[in-house]
Amino acid sequence: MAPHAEADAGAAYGNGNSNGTNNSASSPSSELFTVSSPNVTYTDNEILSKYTYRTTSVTKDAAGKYVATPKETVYDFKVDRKVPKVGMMLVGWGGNNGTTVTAGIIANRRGLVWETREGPRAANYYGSVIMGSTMKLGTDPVTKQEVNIPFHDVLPMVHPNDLVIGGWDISSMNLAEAMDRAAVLEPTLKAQVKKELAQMVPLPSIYYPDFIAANQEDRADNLIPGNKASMAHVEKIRQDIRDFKQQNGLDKVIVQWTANTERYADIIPGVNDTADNLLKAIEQGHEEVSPSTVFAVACILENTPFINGSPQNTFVPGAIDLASRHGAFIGGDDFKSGQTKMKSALVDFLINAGIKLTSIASYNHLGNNDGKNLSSQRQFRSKEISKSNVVDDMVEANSVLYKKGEHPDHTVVIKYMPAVGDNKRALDEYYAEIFLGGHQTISIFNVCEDSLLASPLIIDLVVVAEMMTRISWKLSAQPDSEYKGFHSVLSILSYMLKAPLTPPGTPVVNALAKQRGALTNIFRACVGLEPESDMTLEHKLF
Ligand SMILES: NC(=O)c1ccc[n+]([C@@H]2O[C@H](COP(=O)([O-])OP(=O)(O)OC[C@H]3O[C@@H](n4cnc5c(N)ncnc54)[C@H](O)[C@@H]3O)[C@@H](O)[C@H]2O)c1
Ligand SMILES: O=P([O-])([O-])O[C@@H]1[C@@H](O)[C@H](O)[C@@H](O)[C@H](O)[C@@H]1O
Repeated sequence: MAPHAEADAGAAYGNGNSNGTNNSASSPSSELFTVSSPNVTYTDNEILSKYTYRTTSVTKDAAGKYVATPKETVYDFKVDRKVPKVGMMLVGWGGNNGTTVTAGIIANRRGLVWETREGPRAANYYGSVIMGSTMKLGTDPVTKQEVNIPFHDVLPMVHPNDLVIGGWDISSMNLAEAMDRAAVLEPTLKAQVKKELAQMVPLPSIYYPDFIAANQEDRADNLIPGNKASMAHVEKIRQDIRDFKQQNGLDKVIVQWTANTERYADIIPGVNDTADNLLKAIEQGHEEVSPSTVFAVACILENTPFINGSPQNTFVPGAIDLASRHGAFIGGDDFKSGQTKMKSALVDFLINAGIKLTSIASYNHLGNNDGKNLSSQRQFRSKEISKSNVVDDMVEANSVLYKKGEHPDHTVVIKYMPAVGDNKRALDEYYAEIFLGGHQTISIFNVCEDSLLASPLIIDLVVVAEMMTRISWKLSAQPDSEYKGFHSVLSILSYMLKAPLTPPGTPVVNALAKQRGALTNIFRACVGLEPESDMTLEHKLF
């Protein structure tokens, strides 16, 4: 079949039905709980809540002493309860992550079971914080026990089984052949999804050779003509999104970049520093505009959320400016799947335990195509940056251990070793000073099956980003004002990302527990619930 047969180009999957065996139905009527409060109102289509946000403002008095002043801001939140029909379009759909997440959603929707050497395995969403974890709803007043609910049930979120999937790739391989090329999944599982995946053919994509490793060229046989940015490329991608939406009867689409890591783009005044300059640079075919930035611009102009799962600086200042101008959602960067996820939890624990981390050595080798692309220095540099900055906030927050500007030694090494395929080996050493001149040395050997760790994050990013399109807010003190969306830069996604993109001028939080807390408590606030507190005073004051 012609690789781009119209009927198959970006062929979709999914029939809007979440009757998978391992997951709850997604219709609003299946909502697990209601909040009984004068501050929360349910209508057929909306959840309306009045939420008091309590913070502490810290200033310094004339003597240089801190003054902490409790503050309260009351917000009105509105949640659209209608779960829409959602499409997920992946850039790099034919890659290890793209094929794995597609096969995984099919397996879950059909409730597949397959034989392995360790016996039968059933489809699941392990590794997804939304589908695989819970949150504390509250406490049973009689039994005094915590009541925990599936994270997915705190708000009416889309169910991943219902996602309609499509996307682009510079490789023309259909998803079944690409799944074989990826060598991630068990043959007994592949055999059960092969037929569907064979019908899925990535749409042609844009390819500007200078942005990814030269060793990727042999894959590039599925191209939109033109090897540098143009408005024609922007418009073609926008049309692809509109066509996908129309062909599949979708209410909305979320686009994610899970294509190769690009080199960083130089930030050039007059080229990509403002929205207008970036649009002009694209019109003029400026060499410094990357494929990922072209996709971001196309999605922003199409008001389609765009998430960057790779470490390059897709969101040049002009792209952020454009997103803000259009009120379009963007998020990134770089899925946080294994070695760095562990680091962002372990460093948080050590430093908050008062242990002075003095060096972190992070080495890994892997043998997949991502590793092959990263074997090129300029692409590795993008990854080195995202993997290195993840401890900055935790170090800067502890002035007891670290003087201003002081930080642990930190090195990141990535080597390409084809033999291990997608099963990355991460070796880390954490070296710390402890009491009275002692040392603690923590050595970790962590085999990360990279695509099986990243695929659930792709799902979480889509589900959360889509949920954010159905949440709006206004200040209670301005009852006549219009509800509006969160800031265009979705920093709420940071738990899934190594180098969280935040609204300009706002701090970056990398500590994993804080990131999860932000996601949990913002969603709780949208149904009028207080932040999760571990104070449990009810168990201490009686
Ligand atoms: N654990 C993980 O797998 C993990 C974690 C963090 C980040 N990432 C990032 O996710 C990305 C994908 O990882 P992967 O293992 O799936 O890599 P992969 O190389 O298997 O897949 C990338 C795909 O993108 C395609 N591609 C390249 N340029 C393209 C373009 N301009 N348009 C469309 N398609 C294009 C390639 O043909 C390939 O099929 C990489 O950037 C990687 O660094 C992966
Ligand atoms: O998320 P994480 O395991 O820290 O980082 C991973 C790196 O260790 C790996 O080398 C790279 O190929 C993956 O894309 C991913 O970025």
